[in-house]
Amino acid sequence: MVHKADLVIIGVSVGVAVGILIACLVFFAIRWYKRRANLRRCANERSAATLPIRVNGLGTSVDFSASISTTISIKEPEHHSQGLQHSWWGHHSKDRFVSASGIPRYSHKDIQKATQNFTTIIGQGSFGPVYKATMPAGDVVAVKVLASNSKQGEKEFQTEVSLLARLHHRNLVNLVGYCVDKGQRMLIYEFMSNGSLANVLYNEEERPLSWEERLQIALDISHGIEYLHDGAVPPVIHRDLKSANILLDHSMRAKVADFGLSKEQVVDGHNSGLKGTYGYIDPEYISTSKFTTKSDIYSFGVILFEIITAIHPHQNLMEYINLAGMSSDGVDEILDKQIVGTCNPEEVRSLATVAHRCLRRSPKKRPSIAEVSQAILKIKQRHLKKDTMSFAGEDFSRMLSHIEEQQLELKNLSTVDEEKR
Ligand SMILES: Nc1ncnc2c1ncn2[C@@H]1O[C@H](COP(=O)(O)OP(=O)(O)OP(=O)(O)O)[C@@H](O)[C@H]1O
Repeated sequence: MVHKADLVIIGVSVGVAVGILIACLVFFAIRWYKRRANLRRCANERSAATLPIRVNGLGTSVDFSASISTTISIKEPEHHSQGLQHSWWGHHSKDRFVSASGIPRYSHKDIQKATQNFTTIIGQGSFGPVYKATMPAGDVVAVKVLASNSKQGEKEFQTEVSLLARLHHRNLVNLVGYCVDKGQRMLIYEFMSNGSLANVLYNEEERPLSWEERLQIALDISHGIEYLHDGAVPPVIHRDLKSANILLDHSMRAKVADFGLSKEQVVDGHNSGLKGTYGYIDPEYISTSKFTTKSDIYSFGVILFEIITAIHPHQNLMEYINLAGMSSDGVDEILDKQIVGTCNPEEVRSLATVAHRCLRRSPKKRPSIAEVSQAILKIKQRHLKKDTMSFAGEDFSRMLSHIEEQQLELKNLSTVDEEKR
């Protein structure tokens, strides 16, 4: 005979066991569901990274703004600015995660906080305002808020972010994060404390750049473009090289900005179908609509002349260049007044020769960016050699006068000695 109490114990035990079983089932079901959701998200991101991206007519270079679709492979970055990314990532936020490209994504709230509610504006470009932002770890960055009227979808935007994030070079303004939230898209870049080359050249309140700084800036830009044309796989054509897109860091070293973001030129309120900025656009591109790496070389030629003359392309720079091109030392006439007498005219003429080659009408006759880099490097090396030679000369003359002084002192001593005897 089974006791009533035993029945109760058995009933309770079975009830507890069934309860535990159900709890376990629910727990594993939730875990399975979460893992599946995670896998699906990763798969989505991975497929976004290989989504059709647009390449130009050559079929080799990345052009973030043309319209033919294809899938291409991207080489891993040479060196990530990981320090920055890690410190940001270290500050855990449930809104933020590292996307497939390895670049942190931020929430609107994160950026709102970092920009003190979007009050720290530092510039305004055609894409929208740019803000200075201090991230939780103390990293200072620049946040470019893109106009919200774009028809580009979120996935497409993330694909472009993945592509931009894979381009890393010390002469490029590197992308260090992004935000796509609340209908807004933002790109987060390393902060360049000395602003744009255009501002330094044309703002009278700025200290004029020395010749040495100008040579270094020219070489830095050249190396940045060289990475885009020859180092990146597939090659990247900038399409909007101009002094406003060259940014300077705390020690006046230059980096190329805005690669992959070129926009259409608006002429008389209408889209012209041309990408780039008036004054820098390759005339051959205007007539053929074919944009190649040599079109970037043309724009770089204009920038080189800006560095030499501090004349903006919108202030008849081309006319001055043509006048200067009439004689071998013509550039002396258009050299920036602020550096006249402080630089070697031979070096200025050599840089002007390089710039002239970049501006040749026929793209084929323009040098490649590797050739330009080599030529500028040679001028810089010559400059440094001359500096050391003149320093050596200075040292030598100082030594001579020292010897003369010593001889005079000895002579005086000997005459005193003779007088004593
Ligand atoms: N990474 C950065 N660090 C510091 N300042 C920046 C940075 N990026 C942009 N800026 C500032 O914001 C300004 C606007 O930049 P943006 O790239 O949006 O426009 P732009 O290149 O001047 O013009 P456009 O958009 O017509 O090409 C720059 O001139 C510069 O002063």
